Amino acid sequence: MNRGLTRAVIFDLDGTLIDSAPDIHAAANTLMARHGFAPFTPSETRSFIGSGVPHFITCCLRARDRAGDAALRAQLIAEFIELYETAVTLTQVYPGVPDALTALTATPYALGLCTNKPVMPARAVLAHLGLDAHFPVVIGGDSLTVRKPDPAPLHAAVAGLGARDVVYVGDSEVDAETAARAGLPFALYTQGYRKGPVADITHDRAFDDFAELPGIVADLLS
Ligand SMILES: O=C(O)COP(=O)(O)O
Ligand SMILES: [Mg+2]
Repeated sequence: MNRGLTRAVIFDLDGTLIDSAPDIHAAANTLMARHGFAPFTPSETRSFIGSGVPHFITCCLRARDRAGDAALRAQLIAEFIELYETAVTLTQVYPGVPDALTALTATPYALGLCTNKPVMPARAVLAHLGLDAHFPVVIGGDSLTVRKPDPAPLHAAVAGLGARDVVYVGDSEVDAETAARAGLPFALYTQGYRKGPVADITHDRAFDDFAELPGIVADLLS
């Protein structure tokens, strides 16, 4: 257990540790078919990920000209969350992630998770992939009344770990803004679901291979 360490690394989940877009895509298209809407392409689905389930469903409905239907939106949010909890079989861990987590834990740093994915599906996919033991603290998109880019979930993850010197690691514009608003250094994983070029995203370090991460964290916390 990592509690008691003052140095920590906190991770985003979707597009950072795991390529979960195929499962999210399948769940979205199950939902679309159920309600008589045309399916989305994988890249359309990927472009909807990063700001949590309510935003994801808003994007789905906007793409089908039904964004104004509040009752349908509420219904789809509830149904999507239910589908989400078993949507784990198509998800893959990005290359080098297990070794990087093991190396960081051994350093030792405390590890935490701060994602906009709801906590139940986040925990389900972490357990399915055998990564759950690394993360004593998991803050999800439904843990607080606000979600990223509000800094409060990241502050909650830091407080949960009892850490003082922290790096946040994420893949998106939302994560960069969250880290900046929380006043924490940010390492950008470039192989996830960002919307624009790396140069347009504020970051302290960028990396495309998890083998680089332990060195980056050591630099940022030195
Ligand atoms: O659920 C989402 O939209 C994104 O999740 P993330 O914060 O782990 O990238
Ligand atoms: Mg992400």
